[in-house]
Amino acid sequence: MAHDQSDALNRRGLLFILSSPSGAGKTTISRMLLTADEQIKLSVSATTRPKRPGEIDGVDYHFVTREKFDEMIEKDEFYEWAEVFGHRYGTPKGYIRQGLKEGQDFLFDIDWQGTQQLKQKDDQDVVTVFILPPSLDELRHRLETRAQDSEDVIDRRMDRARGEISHWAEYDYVVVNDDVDHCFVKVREILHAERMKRTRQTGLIPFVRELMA
Ligand SMILES: Nc1ncnc2c1ncn2[C@@H]1O[C@H](COP(=O)(O)OP(=O)(O)OP(=O)(O)O)[C@@H](O)[C@H]1O
Ligand SMILES: Nc1nc2c(ncn2[C@@H]2O[C@H](COP(=O)(O)O)[C@@H](O)[C@H]2O)c(=O)[nH]1
Repeated sequence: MAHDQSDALNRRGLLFILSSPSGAGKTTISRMLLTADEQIKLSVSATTRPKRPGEIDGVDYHFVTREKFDEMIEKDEFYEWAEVFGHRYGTPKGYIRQGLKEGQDFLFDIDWQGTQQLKQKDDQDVVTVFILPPSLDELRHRLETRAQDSEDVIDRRMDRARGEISHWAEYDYVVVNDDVDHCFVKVREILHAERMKRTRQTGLIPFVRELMA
């Protein structure tokens, strides 16, 4: 079981989901959270999309062929999967399943389709956060300055952004990523507050148990 900072309470692991239109900053915020918070681990997705410069296989994604991905679908090895920008992305079960049993918190950088699937499977332990860019112009600017996609791919990401944003109301929390440090603090506060929710506690420390007896 996971413990809060004071080690006073026991609780189940959280599935903490960050979604946003491509380029709004969820990878940036995810990395900040993973660096700052030792209690949460990244759920590393499998994808058929090519590796970007600087990405590491097994750290950012498990980069697999389309054949391998389809084999994993057939073997029921995904919690969820979706097709995004012509490539397949999915959350492998193995690693997550064991961790959740042990009370480990997991961070998911997945789209609205994956979020809906995870919520259907485990609504109780899923916490969803939608990150919005301050404007569509700024979103395009970020995709351009990231300089990892062609103009054509950026156009497709911008087209898809409108559809992605239309799902914002399905999320528990919405945060605008204007200043990245402010956005990070807000997301971290959500995580901390969610960990302390009474409904997540599975055990009481001895003196409270005695008081209640
Ligand atoms: N608040 C911010 N202000 C300015 N630039 C930002 C901000 N947040 C992130 N960025 C930059 O915007 C670009 C896109 O960010 P990032 O890759 O984190 O987006 P993403 O939502 O994960 O995109 P994708 O879904 O395509 O992976 C990066 O170059 C990042 O450094
Ligand atoms: N449903 C899922 N969506 C995922 C998963 N991993 C990533 N994603 C989403 O795909 C897009 C594009 O990501 P990029 O890294 O190629 O820019 C983005 O919205 C991710 O959140 C997953 O396992 N399942």
